[in-house]
Amino acid sequence: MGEPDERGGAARAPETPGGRPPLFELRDAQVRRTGKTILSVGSFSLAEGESVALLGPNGAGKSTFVQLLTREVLPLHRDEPPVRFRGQDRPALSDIRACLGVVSGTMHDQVRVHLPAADVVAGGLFGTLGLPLRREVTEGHRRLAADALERLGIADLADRDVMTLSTGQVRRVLVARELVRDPGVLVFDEPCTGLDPEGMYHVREAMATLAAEGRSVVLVTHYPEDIVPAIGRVLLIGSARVVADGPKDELLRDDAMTGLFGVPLAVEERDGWYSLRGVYG
Ligand SMILES: Nc1ncnc2c1ncn2[C@@H]1O[C@H](COP(=O)(O)OP(=O)(O)OP(=O)(O)O)[C@@H](O)[C@H]1O
Repeated sequence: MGEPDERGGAARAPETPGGRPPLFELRDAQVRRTGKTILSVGSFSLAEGESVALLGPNGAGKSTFVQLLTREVLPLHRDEPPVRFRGQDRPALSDIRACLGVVSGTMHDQVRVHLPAADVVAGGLFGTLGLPLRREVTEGHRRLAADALERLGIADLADRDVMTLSTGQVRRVLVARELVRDPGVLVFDEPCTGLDPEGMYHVREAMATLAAEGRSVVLVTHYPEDIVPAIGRVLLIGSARVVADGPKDELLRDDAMTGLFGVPLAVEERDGWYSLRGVYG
């Protein structure tokens, strides 16, 4: 696990803290589609408990990067395996999925059934949207779901039909649905897309809490505003490659953001939170 730095962020951890291999490791990983390289990563390693944000413009390769880690996308073959999970080059997919929770806007689109929020959360224990028909749902399962809702500050929504909730509330229910399995790693893929300031506030608050607890949070975003204080490391992804990898106070700067997004931008920081604005005229 990464040692917290003085700002509360997770500093880049040594390669093998306590002799353990990194959680994820990429070496000379390339992904090609329709004859074109859509992502090329020279070297990347994420320690257990370390958090990172992948920041870059549309189409840069951020989701492809995450899908390499989760093995939804495979790199070009090399004699030396380009992707390792906890030191293994051929991990069982079930092992990766067991330690991983993913929250994305795409999942949000699947919430089209009338179910109580608590059932949606408990479904996370079984990999189903609601409670499974052929499995016994115990009091223990229900308690885990109630705890997850409580931790996200939405215990009062437990009995509400998810179809009647606001976008921001559903997003938090989906975070609870991943949290219910107590995964060591949480992937947030553009978690604030489509949310109003209240929804963003709560989703960012949830990310901040989870990262500060020592879980690995892997965040994919277009906006520095999403990079909560507990995420200390940033990868800038542009044009199918990692442009920079380092502490966020070194990378979230006017020149780096202007170069990454290709328009004049200025960064402001306050109490460990960052914001980006356009520079006009
Ligand atoms: N199956 C595919 N075939 C062809 N091109 C693809 C395929 N999948 C992804 N791409 C291209 O690869 C590039 C990287 O895609 P990716 O989704 O990783 O970008 P991203 O940084 O996550 O973008 P966004 O911020 O818009 O979600 C894009 O140009 C995309 O069009």
